[in-house]
Amino acid sequence: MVAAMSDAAAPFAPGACPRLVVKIGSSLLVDREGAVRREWLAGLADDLAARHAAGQRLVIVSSGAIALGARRLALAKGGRASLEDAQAAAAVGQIALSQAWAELLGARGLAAAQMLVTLDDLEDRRRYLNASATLGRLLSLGAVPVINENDSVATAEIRFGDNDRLAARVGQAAGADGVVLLSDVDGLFTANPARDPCATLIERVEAVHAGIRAMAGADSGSGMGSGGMASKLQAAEIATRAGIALAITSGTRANPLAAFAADGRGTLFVANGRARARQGWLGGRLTARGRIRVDAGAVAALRAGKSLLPAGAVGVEGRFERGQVVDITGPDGAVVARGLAEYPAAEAALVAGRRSSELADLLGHAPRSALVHRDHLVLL
Ligand SMILES: Nc1ncnc2c1ncn2[C@@H]1O[C@H](COP(=O)(O)OP(=O)(O)O)[C@@H](O)[C@H]1O
Ligand SMILES: N[C@@H](CCC(=O)OP(=O)(O)O)C(=O)O
Repeated sequence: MVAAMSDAAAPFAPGACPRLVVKIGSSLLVDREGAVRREWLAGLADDLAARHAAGQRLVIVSSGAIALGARRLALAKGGRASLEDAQAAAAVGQIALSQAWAELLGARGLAAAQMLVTLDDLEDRRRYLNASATLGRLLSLGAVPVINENDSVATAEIRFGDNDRLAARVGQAAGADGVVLLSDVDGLFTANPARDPCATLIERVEAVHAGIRAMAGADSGSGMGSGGMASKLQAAEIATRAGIALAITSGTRANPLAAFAADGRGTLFVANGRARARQGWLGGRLTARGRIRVDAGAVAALRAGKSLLPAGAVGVEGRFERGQVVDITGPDGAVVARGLAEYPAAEAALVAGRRSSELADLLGHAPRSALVHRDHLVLL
C-alpha cells in the first residue's frame, strides 16, 4: 500500500505518521437519497484496517449525521433550513452513522469508539486535556475513535459548524502527525473547479496566505457539506501551525487512502515545526499560575523529552487548576520548562515526591499518567 507513495502522500504513511486523523465529508458518506454509501465506506474501512495493521493509529472525524437524519425526518434543505432542524436531524442521523462505523470497523477487528464534542470541549483547557487524555488512552488500546460535533446540543454561536476545523483541533488533541481531509474534490484548486473549468490543482502549500485564501470561495460545491474550501483552509492553518501536516484529497475513489498513497494526488499543506508552535503558545501567550519545583533527575528527564512524574517533584507553589499553566523550576530555581498541570495545585502538592504506586491511595481516585505530560510541555 505504501510502496508507491508519492511525495504529497509521504507525510501520511504509517512509518512517517504514527497518528493520523482522517476526516470524511458528508458528500462522500451519504448518497443523494440520504442513505449511507456502505460499499464505499467498506472500501475506506479496508484502507483503515490496512493502515492500522501497519502500526498507524487512526482517528476518524466523520460528518454525515445531519444529511442522514434529514432524510429520515423528511426535512427540507438537507436539514439545514434552521438550527433546530439541524439539531434534530443530527440526533437521528448520528445513530445511523455510529452504527455503520461500528459494524464496518468491527468486521475488520477494530473497535470503534464514539466521541461527540462541542467547540467548548476543545477550547476550554481542562476539557481539552480530558478529551486529549481519552483519545490517547483509546489509541493506546488500539481502538479507533470516531468523532463528530455534538450538533444536537451545539448552539448557533458556539459551534464549529464544519468538521474540517474540528478535524484539525482533534489532530492537536490526539497528538496527531497528519490530517487527511477526504472530500469530493481532488484538493485545492486555483478557483472552484465546479464553476471554473480552467482551475488547476495546487499540489503543495508552504503557508496559507491571503492569495491562497482568495482561491476558496465561500460556496460549497457539493450542496451537502457545510464548510466548503474556506473551512478546509482554516483547518490547514490550525494544523500546520501546530506542526501537523494536512492534505486535502479526493475520497471519491473506491479505496481512497490507498489511492492517495499510490498517486499522491491532492494538496499537501506542509507542517511548521511542532516545537516552535508549542513554544510560541505555551512560552509566549500564557502566564504561569503556579510553580512545580523538581529535582535534578527530573530536569534531566524533561530535557530527554519525558513527562514530569510526581516522583521528581519536590514542591508546589501557587493556586492552579488542572489544565492551567505552571512553570517547572530546577534545583537552582531557574525555570526549565512550562506546561499544563494534570492536577490542581492541592493534589499536585499531595502527590509531589511520591511513587506512582502510592498515588491512587493518596488521591482516592485513579491517578493521571503524569504531573505535566510531555505533550503539554515546552522546555525553556
Ligand atoms: N478553490 C477551490 N478548490 C476546490 N474546491 C473548491 C474551491 N472553492 C470552492 N470549492 C468547493 O468546495 C467543495 C468541497 O467542500 P464541501 O462540499 O464542504 O466538502 P466536504 O463535504 O468534503 O467537506 C468542492 O466541491 C468545491 O465545489
Ligand atoms: N457535524 C455535521 C457535519 C458538518 C460538516 O462539516 O460537514 P462536511 O462539510 O460535509 O464535512 C454532521 O455530522 O452532519
